[in-house]
Amino acid sequence: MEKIEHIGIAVKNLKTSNALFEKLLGTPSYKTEAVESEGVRTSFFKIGSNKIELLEAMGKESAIGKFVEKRGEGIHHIAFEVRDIWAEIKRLKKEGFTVLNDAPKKGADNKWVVFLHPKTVNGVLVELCQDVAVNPYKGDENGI
Ligand SMILES: CC[C@H](C(=O)O)C(=O)SCCNC(=O)CCNC(=O)[C@H](O)C(C)(C)COP(=O)(O)OP(=O)(O)OC[C@H]1O[C@@H](n2cnc3c(N)ncnc32)[C@H](O)[C@@H]1OP(=O)(O)O
Ligand SMILES: [Co+2]
Repeated sequence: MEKIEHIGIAVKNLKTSNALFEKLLGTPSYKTEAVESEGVRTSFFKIGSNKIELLEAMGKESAIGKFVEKRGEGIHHIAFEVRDIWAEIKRLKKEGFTVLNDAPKKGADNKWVVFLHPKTVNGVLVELCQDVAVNPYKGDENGI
């Protein structure tokens, strides 16, 4: 693991929360991006070397939709930057963590991502992110 890549916060309304976090952080969102495969619209803020990701569900059935329905708005996940997402998948499976997706999937902000089940990380949903530029794996285990 290299560093915390972002903290994900589930919100009901991205426009309202964008304005709130702009007031809080004193800086505007630098990008909003929909991730259709996740049924989510995201908005990113950068504070120093840290990032906040706001997530609004595009539908009730999405992970964010279910989360907000069940728990309301709030911190949803912690994302860590990794240099080799396949190596980390293998390592963490060996360590007993449940990796939720067999292969990395395209996330927001030019990242390949996988998630670890919160039940195996003391109730915390963990996301691993690998920048597509750092190690642009071609969608299989052989990497670049
Ligand atoms: C990829 C785009 C973007 C990016 O950064 O690039 C994102 O971050 S997208 C973020 C949204 N996508 C995901 O979260 C994908 C991974 N999540 C999942 O696969 C599910 O949400 C899962 C498996 C964590 C939970 O789904 P499930 O259908 O099982 O929902 P339940 O409500 O039944 O939850 C089961 C159990 O887990 C607890 N739970 C659920 N979500 C969280 C959470 N965010 N943090 C901690 N715990 C969570 C939930 O409370 C249930 O526990 P229980 O004790 O049984 O109540
Ligand atoms: Co995220």
